[in-house]
Amino acid sequence: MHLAAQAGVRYAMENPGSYVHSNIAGLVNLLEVCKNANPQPAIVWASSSSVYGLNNKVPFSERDRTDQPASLYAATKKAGEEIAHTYNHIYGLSLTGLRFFTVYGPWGRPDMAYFFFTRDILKGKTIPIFEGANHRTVARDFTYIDDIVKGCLASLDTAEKSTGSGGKKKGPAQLRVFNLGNTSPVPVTDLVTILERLLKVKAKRKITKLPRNGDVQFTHANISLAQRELGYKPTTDLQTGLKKFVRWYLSYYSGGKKASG
Ligand SMILES: O=C(O)[C@H]1O[C@H](OP(=O)(O)OP(=O)(O)OC[C@H]2O[C@@H](n3ccc(=O)[nH]c3=O)[C@H](O)[C@@H]2O)[C@H](O)[C@@H](O)[C@H]1O
Repeated sequence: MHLAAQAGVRYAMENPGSYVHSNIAGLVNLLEVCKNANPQPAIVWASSSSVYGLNNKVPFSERDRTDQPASLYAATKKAGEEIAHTYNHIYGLSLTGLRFFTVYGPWGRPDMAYFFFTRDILKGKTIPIFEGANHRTVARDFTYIDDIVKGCLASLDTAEKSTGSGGKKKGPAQLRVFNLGNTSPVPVTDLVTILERLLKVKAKRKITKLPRNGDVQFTHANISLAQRELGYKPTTDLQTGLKKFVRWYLSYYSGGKKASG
């Protein structure tokens, strides 16, 4: 399971090299080692919903176009999917890419909106909430970490063996891509309302135009393929997931850094 990456859509404009280094060079390094191994391992790795980019056909299906990335981050994840195709084709590596949709929860990433909104609401700091052109709502298919973990484990359980060894292909191998989302997009303004209720603090909201730095207006996963092939079935709505996150956050940052999970 390969989850190491430079993540985040907006940071790609500040440090583009780190995305090329981790998401492209890092992936190729890993695949080089795997292809030469004997036996070759099967690999499950993290792609991203951001590969759908400017695609506006919703919900996003694995068959939809992914050739219009809106950020360098998305472009490096898309490149990863093409690189996976190459290593599968030439060396018989079994590869599964998982397109994660805005994953959140305890022990999450502090650079993500739900996380720093929580921090800034508690500090009384103003939070910028993006809206699209003509005041259109920005929404995400926020997906809770425990549901994602189940999808990851099911991908590992159903991964077929690689067919090559020692750098030589011996037959066709499995090549898969799955959406792992929640299938229930929620406007970012609703996310903030839920946080306000859970934190019992009113947020200082500043509605701002969606910057042209890679953010897309809307994500929504079609998960029928993952449902069929992996038995993937997310069960956590945003309200329930954020409740668990806030409980963890308050416990983790209340001095002793002891998280109850
Ligand atoms: O699924 C993915 O493919 C990606 O998911 C995540 O990206 P995003 O969906 O963009 O999450 P995140 O930054 O938390 O912004 C959430 C929402 O808040 C809005 N947003 C954000 C910042 C802000 O200041 N204001 C705001 O309204 C913003 O417009 C957005 O609507 C991962 O970071 C990324 O690694 C990748 O895996």
